[in-house]
Amino acid sequence: MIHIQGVTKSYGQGNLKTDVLKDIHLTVSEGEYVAIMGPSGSGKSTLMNILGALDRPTQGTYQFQGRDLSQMEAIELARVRNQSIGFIFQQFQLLSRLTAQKNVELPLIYAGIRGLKRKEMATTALNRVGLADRRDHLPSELSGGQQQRVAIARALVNQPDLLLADEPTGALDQASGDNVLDLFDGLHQEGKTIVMITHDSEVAARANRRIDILDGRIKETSQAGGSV
Ligand SMILES: Nc1ncnc2c1ncn2[C@@H]1O[C@H](COP(=O)(O)OP(=O)(O)OP(=O)(O)O)[C@@H](O)[C@H]1O
Repeated sequence: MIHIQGVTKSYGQGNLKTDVLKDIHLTVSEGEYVAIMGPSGSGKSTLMNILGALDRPTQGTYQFQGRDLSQMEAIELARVRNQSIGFIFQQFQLLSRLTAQKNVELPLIYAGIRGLKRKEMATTALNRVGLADRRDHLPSELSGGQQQRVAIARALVNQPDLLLADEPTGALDQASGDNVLDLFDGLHQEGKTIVMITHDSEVAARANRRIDILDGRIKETSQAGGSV
């Protein structure tokens, strides 16, 4: 599904040029559950932005589902994101004035899905994360763990092929974090491809495969049940 070859990402020019990612090679197959670990500033978010079609590499190629995203125009990248990738963030990124239901419906509005169908799809996604009974609540009326589950429902509602999660448990207490990771386990068992950034090795251990990134370079660690 993901095939990254020789990817470098640089910022600045001339003397100020910094290579944040350095000659990255990475393949992720459909159905894998991968954790990307690394210290602050190592390049995790930069790699995530490229994986999520939010940014393009300076050099190298990124093939996603057989299509080369490294040369794609911004408008096409946006289409790939909308149709094929679900994003989950540390701080949930829900819109505070919209109910859980409306937050989950947002990606469907962008995708042009209307009326009853949109409502049904959002309800199914909220059911999947166990929050159908909270659909009319605002984010401020939900706990952090519940807000993250709404965000997961929003990420799932388009039935994306890839879920990208950036520190999904970073703002949660242990129990709510475990709950989110249990949800990921279930999604993985259903065949969803998941790539998760974390700096917590216990969280990373929940994935099947762990990739360490240090100073812009990848080092892969074998994990029980995982593939190298
Ligand atoms: N737009 C930018 N312009 C210049 N430098 C940048 C830019 N974005 C990121 N960087 C630099 O790239 C390096 C890697 O940043 P990145 O955010 O990918 O790290 P990270 O591993 O996600 O860190 P954290 O865990 O703290 O979020 C950092 O040194 C950062 O300062």
